[in-house]
Amino acid sequence: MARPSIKEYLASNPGKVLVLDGGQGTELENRGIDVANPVWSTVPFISDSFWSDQSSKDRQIVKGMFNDFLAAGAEILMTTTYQTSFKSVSENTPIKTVEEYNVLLNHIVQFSRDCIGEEKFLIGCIGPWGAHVCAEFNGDYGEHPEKIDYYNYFKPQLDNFFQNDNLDLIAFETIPNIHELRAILSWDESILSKPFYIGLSVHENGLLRDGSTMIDVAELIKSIGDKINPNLLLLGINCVSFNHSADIMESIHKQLPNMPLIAYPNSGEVYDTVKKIWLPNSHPTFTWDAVVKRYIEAGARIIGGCCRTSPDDIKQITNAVKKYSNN
Ligand SMILES: C[S+](C)CC[C@H](N)C(=O)O
Ligand SMILES: N[C@@H](CCS)C(=O)O
Ligand SMILES: [Zn+2]
Repeated sequence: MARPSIKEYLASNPGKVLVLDGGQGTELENRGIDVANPVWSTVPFISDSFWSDQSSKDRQIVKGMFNDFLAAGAEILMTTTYQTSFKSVSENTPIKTVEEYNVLLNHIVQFSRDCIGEEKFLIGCIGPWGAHVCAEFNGDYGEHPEKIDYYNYFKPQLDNFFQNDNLDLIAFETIPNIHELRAILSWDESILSKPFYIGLSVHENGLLRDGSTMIDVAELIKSIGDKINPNLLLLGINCVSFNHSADIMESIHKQLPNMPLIAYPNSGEVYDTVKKIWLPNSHPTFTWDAVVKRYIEAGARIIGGCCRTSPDDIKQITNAVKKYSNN
């Protein structure tokens, strides 16, 4: 294999900060794909022509997105599988069986690998349970979030991703609820059998979207002690407001000073979950240069962008990472 294991790579290059790609779903939307759909950015992959017609427009758009993130300096990129859980796919597309679902995931992962080549790291992206009910920005998991069977929800995607050698790292992204976090952290190496990270969905006020504090999050992790799954490589934040992201990273670092972190905020715009559009919010107060410096000082090992960040943002992140890390 052209790539080292990401775990060994991060351990043996302690000064290295990897540049991640940007917001894929929103970038596809910018390029003309209508993702206002129950499976969101999975939508181009559902059509047969994406796979049968090499010149399909959507195929060129997805390829173009990967090319532009690579040209901007991304060294680790994601599969566009945020809302590709078996539940979302089987309830909203013609794909109904686990066999058909596995074919879809295998195709998407192989296509993504082909787009980025063998040298770059590839992350298998998994959105939170709340993605299928649009609860990733309010953390509202109903009356009994502790009773949700998170494992069964994730299992088909996990089973597929954990056996696919094209994937170097698995992402549990935009996790807004502490019960879901607790569930993921309870799964040992027999379930999460290769490197993974957890990206938390944190409000501008610094609380997990369900109202839990970063102290609660840290206490949860500390309570697991040395029983923590050794495949948990990083904890961090994604799709949080750009303006607040450095403060949030610093608060996590303060609570968990030895935890390697990951940060990829959104643009600061706010998602309207009904109309599935992004609404203006605060304008960026800082530059990427300023926030990347603070992320690195807070222990970030992977930095990129989430929704509404583009290849131009990644270019700025690349420049700042060069400036402030010992790459
Ligand atoms: C990260 S959000 C923009 C993903 C889309 C959302 N779960 C939806 O279904 O509209
Ligand atoms: N990895 C996903 C995150 C959505 S919050 C994307 O970039 O579209
Ligand atoms: Zn996002």
